[in-house]
Amino acid sequence: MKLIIGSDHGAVDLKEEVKRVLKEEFAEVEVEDVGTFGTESVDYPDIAEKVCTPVANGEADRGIVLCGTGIGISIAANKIKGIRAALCHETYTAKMSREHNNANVLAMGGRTTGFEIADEIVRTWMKTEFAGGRHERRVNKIMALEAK
Ligand SMILES: O=C(CO)[C@H](O)[C@H](O)COP(=O)(O)O
Repeated sequence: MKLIIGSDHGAVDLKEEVKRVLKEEFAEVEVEDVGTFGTESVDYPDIAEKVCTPVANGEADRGIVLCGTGIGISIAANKIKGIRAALCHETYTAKMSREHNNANVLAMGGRTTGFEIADEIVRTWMKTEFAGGRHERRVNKIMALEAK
């Protein structure tokens, strides 16, 4: 599996923490970090595009996007056709976003979510498979909306 991660300046520390968890616990996953790498202010839609375009076109399997709250970058991510980005603050929604929504992008906020909770969210989101069945019909309807 290939995963792309990116954050704006509001979540650089959280990005490093998420990368640590991925490296330690999901060593088989190839992780690409598209930045940002410092505290200089950047615009989160640009980061969303860098992470999500390769996911949408099949060059990567999943993405993780981070900004101060996770809101702006998840909104931007969901504008890209084929992206189902889920903004998660706890593990239940992380689990459901995979099981029911087949989310291919996880969003979190560096100014809203502490490292311990974020770590658990990442573990849960990485481990949970899409349940299919009735949920597949609904995800197909989401994708049909993109074509309208
Ligand atoms: O959370 C965010 C978007 O939803 C951004 O990280 C936040 O808006 C950046 O704010 P600032 O430029 O004041 O650091």
